[in-house]
Amino acid sequence: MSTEKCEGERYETSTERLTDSADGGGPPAQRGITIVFHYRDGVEVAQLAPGQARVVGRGEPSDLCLPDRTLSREHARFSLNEGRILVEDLGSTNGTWIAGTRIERAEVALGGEVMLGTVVARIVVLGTATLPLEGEESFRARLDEEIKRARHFGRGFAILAVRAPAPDAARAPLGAWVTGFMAKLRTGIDRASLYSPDTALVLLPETGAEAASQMAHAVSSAPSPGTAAHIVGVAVYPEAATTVEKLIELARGAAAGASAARPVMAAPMEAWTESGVTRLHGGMIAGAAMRDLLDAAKQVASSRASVILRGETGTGKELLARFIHEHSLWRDKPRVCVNCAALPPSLLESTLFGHERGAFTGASQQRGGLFAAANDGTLFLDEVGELSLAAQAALLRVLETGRFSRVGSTHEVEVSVRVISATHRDLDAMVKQGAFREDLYYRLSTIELEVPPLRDRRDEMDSLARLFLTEANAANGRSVRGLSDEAMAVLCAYRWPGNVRELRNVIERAVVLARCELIQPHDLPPRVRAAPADDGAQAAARRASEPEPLADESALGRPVKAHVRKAEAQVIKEALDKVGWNRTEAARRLGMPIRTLTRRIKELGLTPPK
Ligand SMILES: Nc1ncnc2c1ncn2[C@@H]1O[C@H](COP(=O)(O)OP(=O)(O)OP(=O)(O)O)[C@@H](O)[C@H]1O
Repeated sequence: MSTEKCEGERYETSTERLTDSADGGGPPAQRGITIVFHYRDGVEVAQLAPGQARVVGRGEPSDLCLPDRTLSREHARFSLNEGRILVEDLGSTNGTWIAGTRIERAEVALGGEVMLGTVVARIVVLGTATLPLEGEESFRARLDEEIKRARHFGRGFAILAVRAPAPDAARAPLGAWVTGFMAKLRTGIDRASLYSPDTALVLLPETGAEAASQMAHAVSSAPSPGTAAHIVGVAVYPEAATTVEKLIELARGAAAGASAARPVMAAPMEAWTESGVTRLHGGMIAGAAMRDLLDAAKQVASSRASVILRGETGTGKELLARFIHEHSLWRDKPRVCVNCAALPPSLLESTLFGHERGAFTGASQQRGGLFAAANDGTLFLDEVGELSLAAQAALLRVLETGRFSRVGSTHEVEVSVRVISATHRDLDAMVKQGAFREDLYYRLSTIELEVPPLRDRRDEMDSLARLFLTEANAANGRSVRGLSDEAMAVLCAYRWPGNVRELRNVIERAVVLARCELIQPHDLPPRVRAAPADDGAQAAARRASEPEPLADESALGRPVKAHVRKAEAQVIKEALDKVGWNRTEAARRLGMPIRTLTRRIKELGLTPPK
């Protein structure tokens, strides 16, 4: 290490000085420098323009505040004057150090390192004025904004995790590898930030999976012949994930799986998670409550035991029945569904068990029936509570013996069918009233699964609304881009007696009615906008749902903001209450970084129940 002292103290570390030709700019005196701070929990970047001074410390009034306990409130001042980079200690407790020596005031060269407590500050020249490397916090804030934008407009974006080409590259001057790939990004559009000394994150707005892959290959390609390629992991919103944390984790995970031979890897895209909400194959959305249910469903899927699904109408019982079948060992066998309420009692028996030719008027040919059709597979009996007592007796018989006879025949047919039934009726009460056979009830309900109503699954609301919006656009030849915050808040405040089915219908109607690119509250049906008197959030939602005169912008914003705030408080509080105010778990369920959750709890004035 060459350490040179001059005029007070001047230090230069062993890292190479960046030549002007290496990054294409003028000397630092003319274009400024970048200081990259590595502290225990992250990386922060500060730009220093010629003639400028910046104070770094743990808190205000420092210009750059880093949450590191080894820093003093105002720890050190960096300045760039006449091409010289100066650092001054501001009487800090843990000192400012260069090359192992505590300094009060010293000049640092490009590529030099300064220690503030345990925080390492590296002096580099990075990028250009139009594409600077961003600090971690501002980069994450941009990602948050990008997610909101992507939700509104139904368009995706991608995150790249770019790793330094060689293990020791991170120790080389940062600019050497970062500027190499940053030159390939779109100026003024893409954003980059250092995640760790050897990994940078890049945000590619408005970029789908294919374009992201092309960009990743461009970023990965070796900056010059004979040099190693960058390793790049790609995570695409919303296909791979829909939260900042998850996207970063997936992009980094993909980069970890890449190698020099295969330098670009993409995170899998078959499922995405948002606020802990998963979108499964077949378009099923599952938030925290549904996931617990699906875990239970998976466990019982491959037993032949009868399953009864209970829950209000439209909660997704039929979808759950399909899920169970698809997770069973006989997923390749038939899955047959019948809605018992939709069949006239006179036809029910022949529909289930088939009939012989001529068994009754109109029976012009033999039919096998649904039990036979579902042989070796699954029969889903929806609305089983609607079966007549005669049909209940016939059903009980086949469940007990595994045999049945077609109507008009004495010949018995043997079947192996897994029965899943569903009802929104209170079967216990029906048994007590004699309207449902107790023995059949026990046969059907070896395993009982309860599907929660939509009002208890508010974490799914956003994903469900977007799913139905996409489907409604496709079905109606429309291109509505999303829901306004106000419309979303109205949806969140409604009780949804018709559950997911009602939400699907409401969104379809709104897509057809929408006059703007975003669905507005007035595109929603009056019953959804109407609020019961005791529900403050709904009252606010209703106010927000009225189109506002555009006279006074501040007046327009107020009720909307108040409402959104209230609805947000309600959602956060519900999540916290559900997990006994365990913030980590609540943050996971809400899909929020814990820091954001903690901040919002404070800002919204939420307190745990006494
Ligand atoms: N978790 C979900 N993700 C996506 N779509 C869902 C979900 N749950 C329900 N749906 C949709 O909501 C509608 C109603 O679902 P489903 O028919 O499964 O409800 P159900 O409880 O069986 O209703 P019913 O009791 O009235 O028969 C369907 O269009 C279904 O695709």
